[in-house]
Parts: sequence; C-alpha cells; structure tokens
Amino acid sequence: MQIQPCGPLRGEITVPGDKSISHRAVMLGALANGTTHITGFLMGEDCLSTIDCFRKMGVEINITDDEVIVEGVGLHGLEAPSEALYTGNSGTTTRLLCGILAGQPFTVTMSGDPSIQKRPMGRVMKPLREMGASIEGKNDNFCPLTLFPSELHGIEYRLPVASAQLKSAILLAGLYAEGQTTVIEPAPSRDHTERMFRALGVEIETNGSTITLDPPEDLHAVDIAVPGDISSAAFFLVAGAIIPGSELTIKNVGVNPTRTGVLDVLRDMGADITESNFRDEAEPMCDLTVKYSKLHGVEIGGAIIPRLIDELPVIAVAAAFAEGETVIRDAQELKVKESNRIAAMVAELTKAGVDVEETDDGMIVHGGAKPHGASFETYKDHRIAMSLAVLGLAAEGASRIDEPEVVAISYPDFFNTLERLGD
Ligand SMILES: O=C(O)C1=C[C@@H](OP(=O)(O)O)[C@@H](O)[C@H](O)C1
Ligand SMILES: C=C(OP(=O)(O)O)C(=O)O
Repeated sequence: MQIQPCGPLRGEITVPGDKSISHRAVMLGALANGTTHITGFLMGEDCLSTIDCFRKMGVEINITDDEVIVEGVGLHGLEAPSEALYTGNSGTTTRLLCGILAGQPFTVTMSGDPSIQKRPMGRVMKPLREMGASIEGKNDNFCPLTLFPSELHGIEYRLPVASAQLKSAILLAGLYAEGQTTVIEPAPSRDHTERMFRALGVEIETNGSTITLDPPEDLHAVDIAVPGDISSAAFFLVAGAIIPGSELTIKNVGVNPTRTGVLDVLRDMGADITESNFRDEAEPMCDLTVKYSKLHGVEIGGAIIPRLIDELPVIAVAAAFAEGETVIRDAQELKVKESNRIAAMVAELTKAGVDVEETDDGMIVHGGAKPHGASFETYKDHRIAMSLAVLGLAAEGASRIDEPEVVAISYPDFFNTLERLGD
C-alpha cells in the first residue's frame, strides 16, 4: 500500500472499541449467569479469536449490527471442545484463557499463529502450576499448550513482570481455586479485569500493588459498554501532534489511568491534547482533541512503561519528529510482542533516515531532522504497520507498507479512517 504525505488532519473521528475490554467482556460474559449485551465491541481479529474459542466450548454468542450478545453458561458450564482452540495472533486470548482453562474439568489444547507460537507462556504456566494446574507446553514455554483437569488452590504470587495478561490469568484461575488468590504487581498494569470482576459481583480488593480475590459462587451478567481504544487513538494523537495545522478530535476514548501513559508522554513532549466530555462508568472515557505543536525529546522509563506499552512504537515515531533526544528504557517486554517491536521500529525508522540506536531495553531516538518516505516492512505486526503509516503521512515523499491487512488484528478500519481524514 502507498502512503502519501498528507495535509492537516482536521475534524472528528471515533476509534474502535478497546481490545482488552472486549476480550474480557466475552470471557466474563461466558462465565456469568445470564445474558451479557456488549456494545462498542471491537470486531478485530484478536477479539473474534476469543469469541471463536468460547463458541467451541459451547457458549452461544450472537453478533448483531450493534451488539455482541453472550449467553453465559455459568462458572462451571463450559464444555470440552471437540478440537484444539485456536487463538490466532492474540496474546491476550491465549494467556487469559490459560487461567480459565486451568480450572476446567476437561483436557484442552490451545495454539495460535506463528507469532503466538513464539511468545513466552512459561510466565503463566509457572504460577498456574503453583496453584495446582497441570499444563504442558512446547519446550515448557510455548504453544501448543495442553491443560489437564486439576484441583486449584489460591496462592500469593509476586509478578516478575508488570503484565496485565499474567495478572489476569492468575486471577481468572482464582475463580476456580480453593481459598484466596493474591497477586502483587511490580508496577500498575491495566486493571480492566479487576474492574469487570467488581461489576459482576466478584469480591476483589486492590490495596496498593496487592490484589486479592475471593472465589465467588457465581458471576452475575451485566451489560458492558466498551469505550474507544486509547491504543488505537494513539496513532491519531501522534499524527495530529506532528502534522502541521492539524486539529483533530477523537470521541469516546477510554482513559482508564492504567492506560493513559501515552497522554502523559505526548504532553511532556509538548503536545497540545485536551480532554472534554469526561464521564466515568465502569471505565472512564472522554473526547480527546489534539492540535499540532512543536515536540521535543523526553526520557521514558520506569513505572510508566506498562501504562503505554502498546503505544511505544508510535511514540518512537513522535520522537523522530521531536527536537532532540528521546530515550526509551525499561521496555524489554516489547521484544516479546507480536514482533520484536524494538528491533522492528529501529530498523524501519533507520530506513526513513532517522538517527536511532537500539539499546538492551529500548532505544534512543535523535529527532528533529524530517524523516523521508521508504518501503516499510510490518513484521506482520498491526501496531508496527499503523505506526509506520503515521510516519509515512508526516514524512517527505511517498512510502510503501507491506501487508497492510495486518491492521485487522486491532483496527480493521484504520486505513479507511485515514483516507476519510485526508479528503
Ligand atoms: O491484558 C491485556 O489486555 C493486554 C496486556 C498487555 O500485554 P502484557 O500483559 O503482556 O504486558 C498489552 O501489551 C496487550 O496488548 C493487552
Ligand atoms: C501486544 C498486543 O496484543 P496481544 O498481547 O493480545 O497479542 C497488542 O495488541 O499490541
């Protein structure tokens, strides 16, 4: 696909529903008693993988024009699937399902695409085994994973990485465990699981970095309105911030504080982003307006990293347009996403003439010289593809993106929205 440099981005857009919340809405809806109506659900491939896995375990899930309707089977109502579960490209589906499957009275195998088969699963296998789960994985760390029936008991577990997927897998297994389950986070990661548990009547307490769950008798279905995904909004926030003359409003974006690191960093870089129409339901949301402004380099590291982990590729693009040096550190987790996102962004930014160095845990971007268009590789990674598209819009001369269809993982309409804005 060709990407041409574009003029100012102006107007109002919406972005698709939050991916993390959409996954959890299907999973908890399936385990609840009663019917869950989900509005704003992300019809991206990852969330469709989650739907597919639950359908294979006997859950009726209907998709209409504006809702996903999940007929809950209750905590103990899942059925043994007649074939292996396929989790596609989705780390969230794979790891959260591990937690749920660990507590089921049947044997089940799960695997995904070539990228998912390279992503570490030992991090969830270890605590689940401590809870009594019986799990086998390729080389004891990778998909395919097979889970065998076992009795679970609660544990107290200190997470070695700030990962919401790991935290959620343990808490989901905790639904099936005897006694309390406690996880201790090294830094706050997205808390959508905890919020949704509370909404469904589960007793779960957060005390600083410690989260404790009491196994419930059952979950009560509630309707779920999914806000727009701030990780998808981030592409337009950066595009608006770096393309001269832009003024763009993104409506109904989820601004859960565990997800808003990208707003903090872009503002630190000098971006003009304002929030309006704020409302707080189970998840807070608002409209975000970004105006072009001159950016400068910043240092990004420490506890903010889990609050912006998926936005770092597009933040690296903002850094290329910012005056001075941007240092990204403590971001080793980027190496085990859909691709090695540090290596991918360093290679592709370099193609665009950006002065960037890879480090052990991030990168250093020496920004300010206008990048030029190039022929970019996406590494079959949706976030890399969209980050490079944003780079292409603001660069000098045309760019090409290979395999642009990978955006369908989290944002099927991304290029249509871009095109509409360009009109
Ligand atoms: O829990 C979630 O929904 C997610 C957690 C993050 O992964 P980690 O838990 O591996 O950091 C994030 O990168 C992913 O896109 C979604
Ligand atoms: C890392 C991501 O997702 P997942 O881990 O669910 O594959 C992502 O969407 O950027």
